[in-house]
Amino acid sequence: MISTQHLPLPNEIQRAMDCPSKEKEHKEQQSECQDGSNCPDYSPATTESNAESPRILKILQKWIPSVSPYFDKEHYCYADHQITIQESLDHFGAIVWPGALALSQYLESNQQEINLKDKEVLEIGAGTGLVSIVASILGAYVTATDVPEVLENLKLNISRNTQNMNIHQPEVRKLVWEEDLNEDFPKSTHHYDFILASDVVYHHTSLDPLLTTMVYLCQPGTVLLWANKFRFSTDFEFLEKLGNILIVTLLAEFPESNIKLFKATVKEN
Ligand SMILES: C[S@@+](CC[C@H](N)C(=O)[O-])C[C@H]1O[C@@H](n2cnc3c(N)ncnc32)[C@H](O)[C@@H]1O
Repeated sequence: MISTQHLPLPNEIQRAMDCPSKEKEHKEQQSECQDGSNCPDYSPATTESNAESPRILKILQKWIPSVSPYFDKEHYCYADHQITIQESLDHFGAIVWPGALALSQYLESNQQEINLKDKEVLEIGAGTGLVSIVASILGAYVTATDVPEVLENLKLNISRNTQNMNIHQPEVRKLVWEEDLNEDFPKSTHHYDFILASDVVYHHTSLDPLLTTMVYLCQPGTVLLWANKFRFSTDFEFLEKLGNILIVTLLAEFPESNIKLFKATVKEN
């Protein structure tokens, strides 16, 4: 059995600034983009509140704090790469959740135990794509999935952070839990080494479809890595149900943030 690790979550701002390969580039970008106007990558959030009026846009550009020219983007650093994530407040899946930080950190810090190099990896409920991007940088063949509403932002983040890199280019696909699994992800041709999931369990009505999906995707040899911030009694009920079907082991805990990371595999007959 793998021993449980107690890990602090990183200070993301410091991690982004410490990122060795990007520190210089980041500083150059900051001076170029100080007023938001010359920044090649500058694109304001497309929410109605600030997309509709050029005047409001102008005010927002002036208001942008000088430490970060991207008021709608977050910077992270994993596996020596700066990762820039575009967020939006209009969907749960367009924000980086704490489970994604925990899972990304775990994958980065435990590359020997969880070797993703050339492995087939599928992420469910990928959201902004941070975990999928980290898995790709660590060498995996990644398929990032989510509901249709989230796919555009997911694709944008994934392509911005992986294109022109010497890695397997990730794929983005629709996967609504429990829907069309046999048609879209037939077991005969879709065997994954790892299924990744972060903060997919919270107070929503699709917990049973999620459980069915996790169990469906876990074939012999598949490892499910699921990081979650535990908030509700239903989160623990979900864990219990999963443990009744798969072998579930606690891999790591992030006590300050109440996040637990589990590994699950199929039971042998
Ligand atoms: C709390 S967010 C977590 C996002 C990301 N994994 C993270 O940790 O930052 C939950 C994610 O699950 C996705 N989701 C919710 N219900 C879903 C469903 N029925 N089928 C597929 N994905 C779903 C949401 O679109 C969202 O991306």
